[in-house]
Amino acid sequence: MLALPSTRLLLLFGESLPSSRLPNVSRKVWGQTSVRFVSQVNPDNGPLTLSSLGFKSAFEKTNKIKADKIERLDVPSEAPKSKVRGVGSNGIKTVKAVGVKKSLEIESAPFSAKSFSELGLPPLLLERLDTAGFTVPTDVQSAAVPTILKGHDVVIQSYTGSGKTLAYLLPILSEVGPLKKKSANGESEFEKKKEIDAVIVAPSRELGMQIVREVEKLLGPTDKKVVQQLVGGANRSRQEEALKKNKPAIVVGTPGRIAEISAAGKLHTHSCRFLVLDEVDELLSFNFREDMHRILEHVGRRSGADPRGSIAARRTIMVSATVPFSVIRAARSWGSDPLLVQAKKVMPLEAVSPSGPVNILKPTSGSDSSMRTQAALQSLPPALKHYHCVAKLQHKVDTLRRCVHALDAKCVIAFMNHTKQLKDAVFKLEARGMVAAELHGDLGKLARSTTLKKFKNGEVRVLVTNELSARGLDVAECDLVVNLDLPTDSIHYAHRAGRTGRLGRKGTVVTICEEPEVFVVKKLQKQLGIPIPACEFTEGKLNVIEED
Ligand SMILES: Nc1ncnc2c1ncn2[C@@H]1O[C@H](COP(=O)(O)OP(=O)(O)OP(=O)(O)O)[C@@H](O)[C@H]1O
Repeated sequence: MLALPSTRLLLLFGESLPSSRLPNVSRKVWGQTSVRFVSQVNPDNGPLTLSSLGFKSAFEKTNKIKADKIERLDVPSEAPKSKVRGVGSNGIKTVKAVGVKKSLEIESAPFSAKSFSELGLPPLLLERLDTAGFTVPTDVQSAAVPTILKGHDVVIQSYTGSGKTLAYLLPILSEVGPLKKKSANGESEFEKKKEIDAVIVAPSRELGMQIVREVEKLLGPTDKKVVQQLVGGANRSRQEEALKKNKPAIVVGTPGRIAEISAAGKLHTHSCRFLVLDEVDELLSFNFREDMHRILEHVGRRSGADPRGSIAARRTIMVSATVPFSVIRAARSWGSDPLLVQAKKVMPLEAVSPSGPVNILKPTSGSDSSMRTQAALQSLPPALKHYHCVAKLQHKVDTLRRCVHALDAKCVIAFMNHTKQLKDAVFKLEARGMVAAELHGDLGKLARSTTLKKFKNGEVRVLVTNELSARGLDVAECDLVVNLDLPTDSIHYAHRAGRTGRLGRKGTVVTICEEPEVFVVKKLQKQLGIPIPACEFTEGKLNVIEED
């Protein structure tokens, strides 16, 4: 666990995060050069705006808060303990101190009853998992690994921080590269060839780099060149040279760079056996459309398509915590008998209908926007606690500071929507003695990675960032996520919130909003199926406000 100075706070702005980590800790970071709300422009789904999600001003009127019914949540040692009540994920339940966090306890670890050895993985890979500190698979890994090993195309949906990356990496490494299963004659015949065996696509370069690090961790130092990153922002000719020289079996990259190098004839993926689309709902958004089209057409041969000579069909693996029905539709058309894999359930995609039994995919009406809304259900770790706090615009940063103190949060990610305001927030926090840093697309590559390193090392307590960090960042120690600006919709809320409470750890999400925005929080609460009670921070404590 990182030792974080108690006075430091770090806010992240949708940028790139480095991935050095503890044994079981990875970090996802976004490294685009500007703030982008990708899903807002997906023509398949319609624009994702508050109105498209059905937010109505009438909602505003329905929620009256009774300020006189305040219940104290935080119990600093010097505070009187009477009247103090904790808030469980389903409402007020237990007596405990929310604000006195010394370490990140694991509350509902998503670990499966199975062991890695039961999943049909090769012995060498099992050894490497052990060396890397992965001892028990998570539920989604237990469900996904055997399914992919059987040759199915899959859509993997499981909540943020539940281990989806290894869920697809393990079957790939079982069949590709030096750790793969031995052949009938007992030899593990890995030989370098010109063709790529697996292509993993991620929507940001930091996420791509993080996946590379996860693969390298398992490959070990001698074989780490079996994987190569092809991400934007880095020198393209060097990447092409490395492809030629190292002949990697696995490439991981961003859509633009993969498509570019492929179009230049420098990436040979015709006989590729695995195509992974990580954060698939974002990859299928309008912004990536052309590049993704090229990738889907040129990477391997999709199952069900006309056979090209003796080339075996690729397995297409689509992954996200949020899977709208548009992804299910796409997956059906690209795969042959594709399956939906969730933590404890595997079912044919054909059985998933807009009015079907899968919660995450079940829309309340037939529109694509409502289907997207429904996709946010089941995307949140169950141990997370959610609150909202009303504050005037000019007091938001101060409220954030009081929130951090009240919860004694050590590793904080604060989300905002605009770079200028984000910078101002960092300035204000620093001026009040809280170590904060900004992370956003206007920063150079070096500045971004330095900031991230500092955040990981505990030199920065609050990372202020924007939407681009919402999906990628994996910091096990992150104990608090704060929305200083409202997310665009429930899907964005879910991904932001998912930066804390990773792998069953405790985490708190606080949305600081203005009074006229409370109806949006109420709507999010309904769409996500979670309580987001009102709270305030007084006398160094988080106080939950009971509603009428
Ligand atoms: N079996 C395991 N044992 C211990 N740690 C694990 C295991 N599987 C994954 N992890 C760790 O858990 C963390 C979260 O995993 P990962 O990033 O794959 O989650 P995710 O489901 O992809 O999250 P998100 O939806 O936010 O992208 C990572 O630090 C990863 O290294």
